[in-house]
Amino acid sequence: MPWNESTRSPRPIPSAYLPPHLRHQPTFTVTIPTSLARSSSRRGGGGGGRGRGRGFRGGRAPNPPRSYGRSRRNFSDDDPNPYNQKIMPEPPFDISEKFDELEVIDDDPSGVNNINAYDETPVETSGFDVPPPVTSFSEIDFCSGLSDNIKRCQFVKPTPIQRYAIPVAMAGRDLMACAQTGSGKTAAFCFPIITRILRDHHQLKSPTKKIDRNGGGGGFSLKTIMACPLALILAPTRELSCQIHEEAKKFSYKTGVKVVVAYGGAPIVQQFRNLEKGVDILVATPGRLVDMIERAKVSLKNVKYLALDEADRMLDMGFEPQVRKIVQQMEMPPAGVRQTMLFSATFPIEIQRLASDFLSNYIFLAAGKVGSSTDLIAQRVEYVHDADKKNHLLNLLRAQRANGKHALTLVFVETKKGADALQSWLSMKGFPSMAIHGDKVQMERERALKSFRSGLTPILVATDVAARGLDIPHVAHVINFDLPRDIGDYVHRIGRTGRAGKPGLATAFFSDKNAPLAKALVELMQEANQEIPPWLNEYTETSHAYGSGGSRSSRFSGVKFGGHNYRRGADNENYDYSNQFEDGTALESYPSQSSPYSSHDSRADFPTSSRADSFHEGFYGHMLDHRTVVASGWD
Ligand SMILES: Nc1ncnc2c1ncn2[C@@H]1O[C@H](COP(=O)(O)OP(=O)(O)OP(=O)(O)O)[C@@H](O)[C@H]1O
Repeated sequence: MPWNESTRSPRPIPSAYLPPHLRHQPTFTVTIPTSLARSSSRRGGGGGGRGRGRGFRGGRAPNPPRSYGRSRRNFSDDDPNPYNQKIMPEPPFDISEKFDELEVIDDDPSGVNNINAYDETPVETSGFDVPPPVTSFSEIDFCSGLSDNIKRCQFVKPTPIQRYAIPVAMAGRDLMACAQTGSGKTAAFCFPIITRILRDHHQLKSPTKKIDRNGGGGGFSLKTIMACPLALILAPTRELSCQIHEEAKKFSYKTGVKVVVAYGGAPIVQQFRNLEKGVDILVATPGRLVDMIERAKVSLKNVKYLALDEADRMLDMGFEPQVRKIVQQMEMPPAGVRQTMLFSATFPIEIQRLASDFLSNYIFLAAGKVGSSTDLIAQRVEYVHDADKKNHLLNLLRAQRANGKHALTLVFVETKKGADALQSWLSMKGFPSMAIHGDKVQMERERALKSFRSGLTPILVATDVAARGLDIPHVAHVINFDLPRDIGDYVHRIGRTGRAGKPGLATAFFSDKNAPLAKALVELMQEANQEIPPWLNEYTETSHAYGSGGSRSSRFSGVKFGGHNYRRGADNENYDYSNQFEDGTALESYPSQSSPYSSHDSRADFPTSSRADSFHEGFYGHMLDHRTVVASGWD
């Protein structure tokens, strides 16, 4: 069962749940709010997409169940109203997150996304005959079912990437799209796919055309019981696949479009059963998909729409062979016949070049600067010796709790073992936490995310498995306990906060071993109008331009993220690509890990200039004060 599928069930939550590891610790008390009713009503009972307050306002008054699930009825795959029949107003999507058990710091009392925050984002386009952008959803010829669902989600207007990408995708063009974390890329590829499938369905229903039940119209082949989806969405992690699946189901609610998910770590037989009920859109992780294809349970021969979310990760070393196999060697129609859409917040130049293998006459879009982070996230970098990190973290968490509330805090560490160790230590110290990483069984991963999402366990210690794509409402603070080696990973990690136009806070613990990242970090922070601690600037002198210390995950980890379209300037396929950075330095030449800097003081080096700051100055004022003392463990 996918982790967020369980959120559908109306199982009651114990009113004073304590994680098992905390049950015998008298020092830790969970704050049971007296404001339970206030908390629920404040969210309007129809929280909408993953708790961001996008209930279906208007229509019948909702009466949400006391669960943090969405109603199974709302998301039935066996919808009785196929192919875009007239839809009567329905109750809201009941997918509000519940924070009834804890008082959490809520950055969003209104519950409404602040998409206007992206209004000033510049969008760069390249390619031939780029379809013009729209300014509203009503300008786009969606089917009425999808339009109703967009309203239900309370998406009042499109984000910049949606304004540009949706018309391109609706015109059937291939697309490489880059936009900041949390700015609505999922809808940008889901809306066109759903619309175009509905149009396909209409054509197939027409009396002049005969449905080829062996795969001519999506669904599955009767002869072979082989699922033949019309659209394939690939994502790098199980959790992200589940999330996209939930989103796509929400968008295709009552349209008749069937969305199925396939991912590893969960029983394959159940997933086969889901596929046998019919599938138009298959959301999958590459490994499980290859397995299913090799067992002849899925055929890609009918795929007309292919989307790669986190496309740079999918084409990175870890996934590229599998993705190449899926796209080029498993019967999928070739580029030019199918439509291909690649989306990510980061697109290193070399990955852009590689990606063009999968595309035909594509349009490139960049909302904001490629690989940049949003200035909605206030970024702090603090120098902390490795030996002091745990205490430093504890102090930050204590400071956050100073007003009696918990902030949802995501703590990134480098290793799985490190995640477990830090989580146990935090629990021992009385901080309700769970860990998520690749060595956990899927049920544990799901439980950890669910518990974090709900606010029951407001601290999640994670490896990069949680770095990309996850849209968890109300994450107030991302702490890079261990900085990643790759600046792209940093962008994705901090992007778990400051989403959908809301402000967020990210704190990084920097030590000498992170020196290779300094230059890229400084550039990124400058682009996002963050104030750079002077001591960090000094590290850049020995830090590689745009680089990182080399990454386990990225063969192109040193390639500049802050660039643009690799076709820029040439705007054609004949560009002479040398194996170089834009500044002319060769790939893979990283600086020494050692650093001459050993006696800096981070005190008082805190940014004040980003637009997220006014929020955080008030919200985390206690933390700002705190930061003036916590990083003082210097020689
Ligand atoms: N037009 C819109 N109006 C209001 N909210 C929106 C709109 N589009 C998307 N959202 C919401 O914004 C949030 C972030 O969207 P999404 O997860 O698609 O971002 P993303 O760009 O894919 O992020 P990431 O790069 O981290 O994967 C979601 O909660 C989504 O429901």
